[in-house]
Amino acid sequence: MPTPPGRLLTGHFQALWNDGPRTMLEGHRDHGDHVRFRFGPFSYVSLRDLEDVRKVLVTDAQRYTKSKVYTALKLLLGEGLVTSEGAMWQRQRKLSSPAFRPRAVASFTEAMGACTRDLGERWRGLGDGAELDVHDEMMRLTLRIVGMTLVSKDLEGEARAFGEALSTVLEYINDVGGNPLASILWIPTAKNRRTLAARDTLDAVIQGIIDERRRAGSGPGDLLDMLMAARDEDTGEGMDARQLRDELMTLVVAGHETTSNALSWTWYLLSQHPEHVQRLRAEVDEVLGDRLPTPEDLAKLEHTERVLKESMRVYPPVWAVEREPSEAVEVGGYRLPKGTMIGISPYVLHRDPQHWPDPERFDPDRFTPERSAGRPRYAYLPFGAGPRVCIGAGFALTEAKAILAMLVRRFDLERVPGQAVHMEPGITLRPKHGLRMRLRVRGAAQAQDLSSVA
Ligand code: HEM
Repeated sequence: MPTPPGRLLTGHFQALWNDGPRTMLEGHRDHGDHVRFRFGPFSYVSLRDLEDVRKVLVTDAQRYTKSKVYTALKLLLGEGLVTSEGAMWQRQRKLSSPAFRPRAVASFTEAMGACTRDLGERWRGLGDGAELDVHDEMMRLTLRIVGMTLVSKDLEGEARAFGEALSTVLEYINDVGGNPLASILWIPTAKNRRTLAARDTLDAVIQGIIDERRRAGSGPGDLLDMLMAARDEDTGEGMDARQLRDELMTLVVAGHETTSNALSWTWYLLSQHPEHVQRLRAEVDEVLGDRLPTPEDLAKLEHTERVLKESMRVYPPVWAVEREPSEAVEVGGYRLPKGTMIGISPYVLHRDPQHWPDPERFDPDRFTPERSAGRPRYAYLPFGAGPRVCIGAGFALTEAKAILAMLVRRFDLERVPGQAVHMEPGITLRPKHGLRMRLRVRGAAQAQDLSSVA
């Protein structure tokens, strides 16, 4: 398989470490649809051919497991839906699915709108010209929404501590990546101690939610109730404490980190494309005005949806998914031994000029029905595909639309001059060092003019 030139011993380790998305993109640009990278003695095979993508993720999915890269994630998520395999995964997926069906997601719209309205009030209180870390703001908002919708708990108080602890643990996970030697947490280095303390903070929040519900006896029929009531069909046993913790941690983490990245990149892109801000506002004014959105409103916000889709094309929050075959397989005419790491990168697929002309250009109209017609199914993959496709895709789109629509109407977010924004690709694709922006409260300037006249 074509292999770009790399270092003699470490191969492409450094290049992938420093900038994985770019390294993979350039590898495919120069070598075609199948590219082999090397980490020392290991191979990492990146696929861009859409037939191969379909085979690995969808039609032959049972021949693959998630790869070693997910091992580090288990430090935080244990054996939850994202990281588990086989019968356990199947059972948990079946059990969690009802909470993500379209009707359930529609019932969350009000809470999503209410949390966004609260954030808007807080922003207004900060005043015109205030400087914000928009990424931090989006993380806190999406965490609060996950809390309110999936476990009926307002995590507002915990949000900052939880967010900080989560950043510490994710930073660690991103650092160790797929390197099993690096994940030796018991060595008492300062970084390891900090990571373990942060994990304890996260555990305490999750355990607190579970204990509170146990004491209450029953809840409002939310996801947590479903998980607690679930019984194994054969043994009649419920989930033990550890399993419940892993599942809840998974949904809380997977359910807000990704969506907040999608929103942060959207604000960043919009700050460079005022014409789309105008179009968004025109649509929101017409459909929504000042009301909290209903599911019917959200269905009408077509340009808003296109902006979000295009933002996830340019900056896919999960920029690569990985698998490894549990037996030798043949892909694209190449034989891959059992255990080969296989990468499928939405970042790469979304920049394939064959399906996305002028791929670096932000152009939400790519997603109009006319221009989408004929585009192959797997050319766009922000939520993955096949049996392990994101369970929360509908939830995420509903939420992101509600948030974007409500905030864009009331605020402008301007880039702070001189701030360079870079990608930080780990398990997710985040803006490195956050995203500092200046808040402009719409109508504030006019209001000030009027008061000076008065
Ligand atoms: C813009 C937001 C989101 C993006 C881009 C995203 C992306 C993804 C992707 C690409 C996968 C597949 C990973 C793989 O195949 O290896 C995935 C899986 C998953 N996502 Fe999301 N996700 C988002 C939001 C959410 C939300 C809101 C939730 C829950 C509330 C969620 C929960 C999960 C879970 C539990 C899985 C594992 C599913 C399984 O393996 O059965 N995600 N997500």
